[in-house]
Amino acid sequence: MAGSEDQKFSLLEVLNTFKLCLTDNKEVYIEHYVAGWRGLVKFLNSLGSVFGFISKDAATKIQILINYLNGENGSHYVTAQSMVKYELENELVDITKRGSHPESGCRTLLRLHRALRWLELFLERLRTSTEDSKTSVMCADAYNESLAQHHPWVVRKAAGMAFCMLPGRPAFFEVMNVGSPEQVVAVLGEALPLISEVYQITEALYAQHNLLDLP
Ligand SMILES: CCCCCCCC/C=C\CCCCCCCC(=O)N[C@@H](COP(=O)(O)O)[C@H](O)/C=C/CCCCCCCCCCCCC
Repeated sequence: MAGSEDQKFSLLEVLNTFKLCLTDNKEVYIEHYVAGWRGLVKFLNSLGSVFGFISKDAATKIQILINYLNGENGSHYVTAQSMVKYELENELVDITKRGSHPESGCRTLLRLHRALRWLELFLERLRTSTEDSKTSVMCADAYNESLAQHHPWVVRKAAGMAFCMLPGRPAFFEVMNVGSPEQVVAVLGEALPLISEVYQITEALYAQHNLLDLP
């Protein structure tokens, strides 16, 4: 299960990262957004290799954004808002079908953004769950309500099989490294509004520019 010490997941750490995500004027910092996802991928890795195909896809997308951020045009990738403006103004986004910009920042962030909705729904289910609730069912329900509609059959099938391998609620809470189940619930209650706000702001940005269906 758990990897080396520096790979240990801390829900509080991830929460703090999402706290840093918004600028004073409510733009989304890409640096902190991807750092939040990095923390979550760490958690996913600690659950075992059956989730490898999911964490690999997330890690690839995180790395694409980090490369933009650290690249020569990095100043345009500080926030999601500046990235959208820059990529659209410079025609760096494939809008209707995949073409010469298959890994634009906009489409890459959109994939993680959709996954953030899954996360929000899953965490809300976890927060309100009871001791005998099944993590696999909560995860699948959250997935079917969000990400699944963007995935082909084969991905949905593989994801569904992976969900069945999730540990039960007590073990799941343990890996979160927060403390008692009551403490986990409290931390989730604190984290959810932050995650939700970041999601809503990004959703509004993409909707405003008609980017919600990028190929
Ligand atoms: C607070 C702790 C509790 C929650 C911890 C959650 C940890 C989750 C960590 C990472 C989640 C992975 C995010 C996956 C991003 C998927 C992006 C995506 O949709 N990619 C697909 C489309 O990409 P393109 O082909 O267009 O480039 C791609 O096809 C996906 C492939 C992999 C399958 C993705 C299945 C996603 C299931 C999400 C649930 C993860 C289950 C985690 C269980 C705790």
